[in-house]
Amino acid sequence: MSYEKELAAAKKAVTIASRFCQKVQKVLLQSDVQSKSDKSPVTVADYGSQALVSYILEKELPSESFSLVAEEDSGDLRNDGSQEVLQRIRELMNDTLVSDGENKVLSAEDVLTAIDSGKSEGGPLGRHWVLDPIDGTKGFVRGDQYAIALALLDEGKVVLGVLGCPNLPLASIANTDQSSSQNQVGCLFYATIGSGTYMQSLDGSSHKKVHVSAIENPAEASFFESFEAAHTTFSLSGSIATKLGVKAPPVRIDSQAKYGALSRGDGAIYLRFPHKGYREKIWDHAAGCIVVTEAGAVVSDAAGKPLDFSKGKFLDLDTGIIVTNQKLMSLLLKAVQDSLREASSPPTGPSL
Ligand SMILES: Nc1ncnc2c1ncn2[C@@H]1O[C@H](COP(=O)(O)OS(=O)(=O)O)[C@@H](OP(=O)(O)O)[C@H]1O
Ligand SMILES: [Mg+2]
Ligand SMILES: [Mg+2]
Ligand SMILES: [Mg+2]
Repeated sequence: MSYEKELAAAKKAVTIASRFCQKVQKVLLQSDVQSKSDKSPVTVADYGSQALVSYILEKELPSESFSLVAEEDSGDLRNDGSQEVLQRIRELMNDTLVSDGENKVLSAEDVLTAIDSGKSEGGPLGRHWVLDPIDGTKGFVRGDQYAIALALLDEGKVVLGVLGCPNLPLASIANTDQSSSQNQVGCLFYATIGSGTYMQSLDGSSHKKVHVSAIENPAEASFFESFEAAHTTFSLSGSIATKLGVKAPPVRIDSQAKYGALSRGDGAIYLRFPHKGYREKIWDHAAGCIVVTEAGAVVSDAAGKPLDFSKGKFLDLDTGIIVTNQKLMSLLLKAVQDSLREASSPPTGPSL
């Protein structure tokens, strides 16, 4: 199965949503940012991006029964107090659709319906699209990195992923040379199962196959982790890096842009250890996982098991997520397990 028409539809949807998010990030107002019931931020761009991707996928793939598992829902937007926010999303979306040559003007109800197409639960049977309309909303609000992450599950396996990273430079972020040709930002990573990973500029002007770093000596590796201390345990990744002899300081960036950057070798390792009690969602990893795996990486939990996307909205995993190339994985896994053991039973001092 080549998933050719699904890939074309997914690239179109993510490209349009990425341009939309770029536009909104430039003019983001305080009133565009709300708080969800779990206190995490959501913006007009999260809702608009989800509605755009869902609208475009359904339009481009009309014959398929459509199932979408996505992060946002329209609950809060249906409150009386949210009418202004809803109108703003509608206007911003219609501006984007017009500039992309679409002639349909969406009503407020069309916007809510498109957002609510994302209510599927996923699972092991059939096909499900998986969407994070803005991954790294905190980064988006700060003006930093974020990603539009879209994947396709087929019988519980990720078979396609597209990752729009509107703020990621086209040149390696490991490269400190800031000459003007390297300042262009906006990347689209995409992969289908068995076919490798490609990166193109968001405007489509350049295109290439990408591969993860081939580094074998961990002392030469650099590692990525979350920007937000609330999303991962810096002390644990620090201890793992020390055991591996990693010399470079951690590279902290928001969102699945980390998977994209890793897929083209900007760094060699990604470490993610959420604090106790947090459950990872499939939309935070599905697209990134296939993008980096098809570029040659291994993605696993702290027990060395691959991620299982067939269990519904949540990933059922042991402690954290680690990613590196095939040569470094066994060393990394050992360092992770040693560090976890030490963290759970810290060495006792000398007895008096
Ligand atoms: N407590 C906690 N622990 C771990 N992860 C959490 C937590 N809270 C939220 N999230 C999810 O993290 C998503 C963003 O992850 P990042 O790796 O981008 O984090 S960071 O922004 O770099 O800090 C973020 O994605 P978005 O909500 O799409 O922005 C969340 O799904
Ligand atoms: Mg969120
Ligand atoms: Mg996310
Ligand atoms: Mg999100």
